[in-house]
Amino acid sequence: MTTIVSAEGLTLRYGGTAALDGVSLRLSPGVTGLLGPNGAGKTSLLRVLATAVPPDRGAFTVLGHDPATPDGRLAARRALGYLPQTPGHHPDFTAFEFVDYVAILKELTDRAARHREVRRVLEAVDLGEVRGKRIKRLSGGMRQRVALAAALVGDPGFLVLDEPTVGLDPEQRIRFRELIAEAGEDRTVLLSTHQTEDVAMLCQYVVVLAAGRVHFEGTPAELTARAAGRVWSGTRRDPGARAGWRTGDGTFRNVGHPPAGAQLLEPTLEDGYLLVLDTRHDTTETAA
Ligand SMILES: Nc1ncnc2c1ncn2[C@@H]1O[C@H](COP(=O)(O)OP(=O)(O)OP(=O)(O)O)[C@@H](O)[C@H]1O
Repeated sequence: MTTIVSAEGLTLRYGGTAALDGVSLRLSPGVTGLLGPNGAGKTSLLRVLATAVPPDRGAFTVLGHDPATPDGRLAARRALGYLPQTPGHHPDFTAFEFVDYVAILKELTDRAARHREVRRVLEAVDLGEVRGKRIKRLSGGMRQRVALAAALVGDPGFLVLDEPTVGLDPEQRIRFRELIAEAGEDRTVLLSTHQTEDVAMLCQYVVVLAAGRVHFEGTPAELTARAAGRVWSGTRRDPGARAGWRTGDGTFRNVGHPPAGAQLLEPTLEDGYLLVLDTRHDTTETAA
């Protein structure tokens, strides 16, 4: 499989906190979901891979370019698009002006070609019609699509998306899911999210990060399989459950260590994620 991004031993410290503690991974074309609890280091990893901050230790390449060198950094930046957690829109800019501004920062110097590219990416995210509207007048979902359009400028081979569906209503989230899937058809996309459902629906690969370390790397099916035989139905929250709750039909769904003879249920990716996090203090898990 083609490796588009390759990282070895990435470490990033903020004072006494290791936001990243020796992260190694390979990313291939398609959509990779990055899951992890709050403070796991997801944003830190995305910032490093998007070349917004250099790692303290470790190395990585984006489409063969090494951002540790000035020429490599420029080439890597041209090869990637980044949608940060807080996109930093200027509310008084129109959608067109904002994306054009990002295109200027990406050094698209020919004005006519740049404007064509800005129109192309705005149309790709269904915002062609509202490109003249000020960003402050757009809905949250539209603003996120403006940010996605900005990340798509120059048709980058590697797309870094930091929680792009936060705060969107279900319809907008599904629309965004379609756009991410489309982008991942011919690109490598790294999608940080808290939505296990988005990962199950959208991603070909998944990485689970906790306390700055990779705890799982594999396919969504492999992550789901971690919970095989570990989810059961009962009439109460079982003492052996890592989590358990009363469901809509009045029975309890328990995840953890089932008692003998328990009535097992089909696991979900969320169950697998929960159990991978549960073991994070004693082992580092990687799907073979
Ligand atoms: N600028 C900073 N200064 C100091 N500490 C920071 C800074 N940015 C992140 N950290 C710390 O680094 C660790 C990882 O943070 P990071 O934002 O990368 O996690 P995350 O997985 O993206 O979290 P969330 O899901 O809440 O967005 C946390 O302990 C956080 O407090």
